[in-house]
Amino acid sequence: MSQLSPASAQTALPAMRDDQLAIAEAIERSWRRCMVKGVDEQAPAHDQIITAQELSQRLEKNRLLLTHAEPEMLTLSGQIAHTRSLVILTDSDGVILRTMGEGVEQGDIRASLLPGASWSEEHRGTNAIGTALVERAPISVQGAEHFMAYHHSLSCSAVPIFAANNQLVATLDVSNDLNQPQQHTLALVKMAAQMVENRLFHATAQGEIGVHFHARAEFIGTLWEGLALFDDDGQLRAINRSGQFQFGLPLDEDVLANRRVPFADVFDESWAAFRQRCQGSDLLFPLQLRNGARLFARTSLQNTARARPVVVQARESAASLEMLDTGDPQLKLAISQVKQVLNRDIPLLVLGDTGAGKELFSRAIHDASNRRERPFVAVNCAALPEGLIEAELFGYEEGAYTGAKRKGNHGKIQQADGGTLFLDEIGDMPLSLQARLLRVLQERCVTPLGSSKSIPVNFMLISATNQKLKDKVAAGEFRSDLYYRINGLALQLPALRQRHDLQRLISLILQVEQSPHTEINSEVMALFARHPWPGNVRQLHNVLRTAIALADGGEISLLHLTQDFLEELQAAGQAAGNDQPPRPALTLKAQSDAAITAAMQQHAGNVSAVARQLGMSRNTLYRRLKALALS
Ligand SMILES: Nc1ncnc2c1ncn2[C@@H]1O[C@H](COP(=O)(O)OP(=O)(O)OP(=O)(O)O)[C@@H](O)[C@H]1O
Repeated sequence: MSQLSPASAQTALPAMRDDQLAIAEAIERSWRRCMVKGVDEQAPAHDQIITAQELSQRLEKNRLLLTHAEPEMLTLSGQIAHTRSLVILTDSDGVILRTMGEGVEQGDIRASLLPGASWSEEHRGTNAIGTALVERAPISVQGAEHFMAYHHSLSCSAVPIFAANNQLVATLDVSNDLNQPQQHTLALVKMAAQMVENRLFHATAQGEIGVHFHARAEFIGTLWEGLALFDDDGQLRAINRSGQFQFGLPLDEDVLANRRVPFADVFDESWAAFRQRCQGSDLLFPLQLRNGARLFARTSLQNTARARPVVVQARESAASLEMLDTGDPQLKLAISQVKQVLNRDIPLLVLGDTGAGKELFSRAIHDASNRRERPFVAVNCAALPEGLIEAELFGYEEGAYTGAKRKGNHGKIQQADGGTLFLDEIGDMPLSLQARLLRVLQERCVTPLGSSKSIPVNFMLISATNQKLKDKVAAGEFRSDLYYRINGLALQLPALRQRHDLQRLISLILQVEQSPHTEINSEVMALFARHPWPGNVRQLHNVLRTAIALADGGEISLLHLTQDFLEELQAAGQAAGNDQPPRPALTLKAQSDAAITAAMQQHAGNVSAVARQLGMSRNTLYRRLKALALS
């Protein structure tokens, strides 16, 4: 076990060194590397794209990563929807695996931001993805900081993602045109990358007893807690990166490879005494490292990865039908209708605006059904590339199509056998596929591409859409026979602005975010109550998640809302005109700027004191001060 450093054990917050300075130095190092290697500054933007076959091999190799990254990419893409950005996931070589969002406008660069394009530093010079991979650190590269002239119109922020053994497995990046708003982008990418890393850790790490720890009690249960998993005998089996940082372990090697690390090598206590002390309790207790540093800790019982059933799920179910029933009458009606028809083989059609919670609701239905032990397989009919959707749904036989896995593949329909098939955005399914889907639903059999054998399947069908399917039927864009086949019972979810349970919904979200005690001040609550929420519950969830992080465990106030959301609130207030209560004399952004300026004066420019008073992190404060030109 390497020497534990008391300094790093005191905190898991980023080192005190200024982020901006570290980034500038990293960019300089990268430029030197590019010059030494003779990277061509004028190379065209799209000359490093791998073949479709190589891409499908890489997608296959990174299946676990994709499963855990996609939900977080979706959330991130929602958080920054106003910036016309592209959210990008690459593998460890910098090859793009998946993108989400609108993306940049320039044609040439667009082509180089498609799956299969390489953004390694060797191929594309200094850029956020390639440089984050070499530096093994988050980085934001703006405009002319890019080595190649072609990329000077881009703004990119990338964060490396590590597997449990400290192996660098991916980067998560957000790229957009330089003229789009960039505030908070790197911070949001960091949060999303951390979520992916945590998901990967939980999916792969083994160990029976989890010790969650941090030098600051309020960080336990958050994204940044240290987590060490021990087996029954007190041997360390896995530790996340925050934990390694706190222990002072190296972050660039597999710290547990060929090494036994007993509990007492790390903590100043025997395993037996520790077990005795924390038995049966999930309360926080003090714990001391061997080097004397004091921590807070909590224990949990883990399911080992081996014991977990392999279930094809894009993300874990977050709520039961009972939890979702937060008091809104229309939602209550939908829930009681579901309960009446549950387990009767009636296809359900869930209707509602985007972000209203259709998928969450559908997962809760699956969990309430007698199919809950079987897979819930979600297919987003709008997100699948047209050429792949057939293979994804119906599967394919060995060698059936170029780039296919040699052994063939079960389609989603077959994977859902015994469980639930969730067809999201069904209104976007191409007409040609609608006919094949109808046949599967009628015959309850699926025939993989390139096969003549049909395979019986049995699943509960839940479809969802935010479109007016009846209008699509009338316009000839959706088959009427399929419409009636999927619509055994239609369940309408209310838009957030129509709901009467905002307060309880917020409490539920705070609970989901493991921050049940976070307070929201009355000014913010009043603004929330009259906002029309175009992005529905997804938007509310994103706003709260970001605010919880920015508030650092304190009360959420205007200061913890992002600038773009403040602008959206302001614009919605203005659009609502006279029916709205009088608007504040200052804009919301101006109010929060004024609070920062006043606090800076009060504390004579002491940034730490101001950050403490306003309940925001120093990094956020630095960014805001920079925008205000006060630093
Ligand atoms: N009742 C709820 N409680 C907590 N969070 C919720 C709730 N409903 C929705 N959400 C949040 O909103 C997000 C979006 O929900 P979901 O994916 O179910 O919406 P959707 O209607 O299927 O959206 P889309 O039409 O865009 O596919 C969820 O990931 C979750 O963050």
